[in-house]
Amino acid sequence: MPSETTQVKVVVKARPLLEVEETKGGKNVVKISGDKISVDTGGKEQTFVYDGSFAGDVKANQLYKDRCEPLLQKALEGYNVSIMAFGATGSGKSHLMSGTEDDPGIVPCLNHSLYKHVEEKAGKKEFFITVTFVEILDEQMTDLLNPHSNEMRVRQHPQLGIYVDGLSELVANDGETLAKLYEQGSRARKMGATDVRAHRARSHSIFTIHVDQKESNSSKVGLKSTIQMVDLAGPSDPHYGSEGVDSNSSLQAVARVIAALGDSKKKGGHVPYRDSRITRLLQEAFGGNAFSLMFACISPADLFSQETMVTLQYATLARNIKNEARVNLDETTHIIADLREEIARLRDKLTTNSKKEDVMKMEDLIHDLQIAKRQTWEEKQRLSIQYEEERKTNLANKGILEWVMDSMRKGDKEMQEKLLLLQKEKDQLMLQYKEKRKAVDGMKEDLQKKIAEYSKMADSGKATDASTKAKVTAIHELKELLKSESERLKEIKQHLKEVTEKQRTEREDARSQNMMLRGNAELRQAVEIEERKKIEMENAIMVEDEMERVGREVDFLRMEIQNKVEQGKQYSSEEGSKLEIEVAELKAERQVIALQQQVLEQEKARLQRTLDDAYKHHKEETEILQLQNFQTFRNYREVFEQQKSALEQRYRGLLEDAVQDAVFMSSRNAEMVEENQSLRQEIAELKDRLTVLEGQAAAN
Ligand SMILES: Nc1ncnc2c1ncn2[C@@H]1O[C@H](COP(=O)(O)OP(=O)(O)OP(=O)(O)O)[C@@H](O)[C@H]1O
Repeated sequence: MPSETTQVKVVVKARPLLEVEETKGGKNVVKISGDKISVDTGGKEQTFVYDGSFAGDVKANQLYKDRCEPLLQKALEGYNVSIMAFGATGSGKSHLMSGTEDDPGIVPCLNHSLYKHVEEKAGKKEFFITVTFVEILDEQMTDLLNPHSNEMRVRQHPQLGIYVDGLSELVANDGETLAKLYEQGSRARKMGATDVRAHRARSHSIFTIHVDQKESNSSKVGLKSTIQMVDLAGPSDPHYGSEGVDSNSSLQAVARVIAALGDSKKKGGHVPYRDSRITRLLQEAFGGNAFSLMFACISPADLFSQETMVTLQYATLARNIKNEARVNLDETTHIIADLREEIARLRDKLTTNSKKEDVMKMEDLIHDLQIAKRQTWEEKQRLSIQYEEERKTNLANKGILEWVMDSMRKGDKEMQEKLLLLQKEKDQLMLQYKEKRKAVDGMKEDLQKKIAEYSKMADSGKATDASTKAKVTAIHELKELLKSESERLKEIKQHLKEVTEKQRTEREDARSQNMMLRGNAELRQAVEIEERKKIEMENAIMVEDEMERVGREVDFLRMEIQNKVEQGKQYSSEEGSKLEIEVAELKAERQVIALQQQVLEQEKARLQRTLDDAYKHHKEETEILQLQNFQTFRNYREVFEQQKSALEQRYRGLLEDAVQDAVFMSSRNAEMVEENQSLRQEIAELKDRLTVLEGQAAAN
């Protein structure tokens, strides 16, 4: 089996300085140049070198292409792969792994490439892809795809390596399913958290993609590999609360493993994988059978420099870790045969000499056999359907079903689409409006220029009849054009107003039917804030435009009057007052617009307050509901546990009776065997006697 010695690769990713950090006066203390990264810790600069260092502006897509795509290739060759995001809370791990719609993270990018490969190989190779998603928080494991309360154990299997026994493995036949499962699991992780602060600081998660493959129409042994996508909580932020760097025990366990493998002074000694569940599950990633890449995520802000330094120190050690990755063959059938053989051997041994260790070993072997038997594609498929059914109940029991599953129903989606189309139309109209506005403004300026030229020419006294006529005609034509274009501008504006109004009523309709993004208050608030910002921006542009337009009109009018006066025009008092009224009207219009703007601002502030209140209220209500759900669930569980223990007790009694019966039967059996034997003996003796008697009779 091919194998490769490889080193854990470490890439540092600094997120951008956030707006909120900047407004609080946070400073960027991180400098990146090439693979080097320097951190200014209060005037003292420390420099580190990694396999790559990236600043905040790098897209996850690019990081994926450069650093992760080669690892996916390795996974497709049958090697295990581990991609880890390690860092303090708020350092950008989720952003890197999950990304956003505009900047998809490592997981969506890998998902896309994986299924592209599967499609390309269609007909030549067959793939069977499944996923698991586990969270580890304070040594407690949660099955994020199917949050049941059955016991889960970390075990080691001859074929599976280290795995979580009891974790639901769901089939992902296409990229869409995989993306949905990842997203839903991530939501379950976030929504299921009871202590948000502890959760953010100490929760680790592992999303594993199991890739099984074989050549089509071939009896050749297939390949089996895993791709671990890990969110590894690093040093926590003391600003968030009491969870200081030292109290994160699983982080200490990770640190000890990294140190035991990566620190030259400690190398070669015992590696304490068993100190924590997370280190046990990362045993292959750190020093085992896998190609590993660690993204050390850091914040560039001075406020976080302590966490940054600790993260970088771990990252330095991790870079020294050596792994031995090998191609994993899918030897399910061989393993099942081997296990059966071993079980048979042990059974023989047990019949002659039953030692306690052998009995325990037998139990383990039988369990391994059961697990191995579950590795066939058909069995995995069957179990996956079972888990799919269970998960809805389990999510509902946790009170997070709606939060996790697609909360938007068909009707909601249609409504969303309608709103989206209206928004598109509005965007387009806005663009047209802006272009037309620019054109009209340009024409106005042109006209002013032409009028100025004309008056200059008239002043100079050099004007001929022909030139005067040409200028007057040009001015007239431009005025006509300006008129028609201004009309068009008015029409667009009117249309824009109509669409905005329609959008508003549609939105209100949706809201009154409580259709939009039902169930997910956080998401709804985010969307609403986004929408509000957009509307505000559009309103601001319109108001500014109007102000400018009125201003320009006043200037234009003033200039025309001036020109005419310069040309010796005498305004009659009637004309004068008409003009004055016109100017006054325009000024008043300007004032009205300014007032409108003020009112809008006040309305905005009021709405903001109402919205915040509504959000708070909704959040509280949801939390109460969630707690109630948990309570109901807990009550059910208690009843269930009671019934279970009563059943167990009854079962134990029955078992004891059965054992006693068996003992009695077996002793009775022995007695009967004995009786039987003595009877046989008696019969034999009788027969002998009969023979003797018969002999005697014959002799007589
Ligand atoms: N590359 C980036 N560009 C823009 N914003 C980013 C980037 N990386 C992270 N952020 C922002 O930084 C904040 C923290 O990021 P994120 O939530 O990903 O951190 P985290 O390490 O997953 O935190 P936690 O462990 O607490 O969940 C978020 O507001 C996120 O939007």
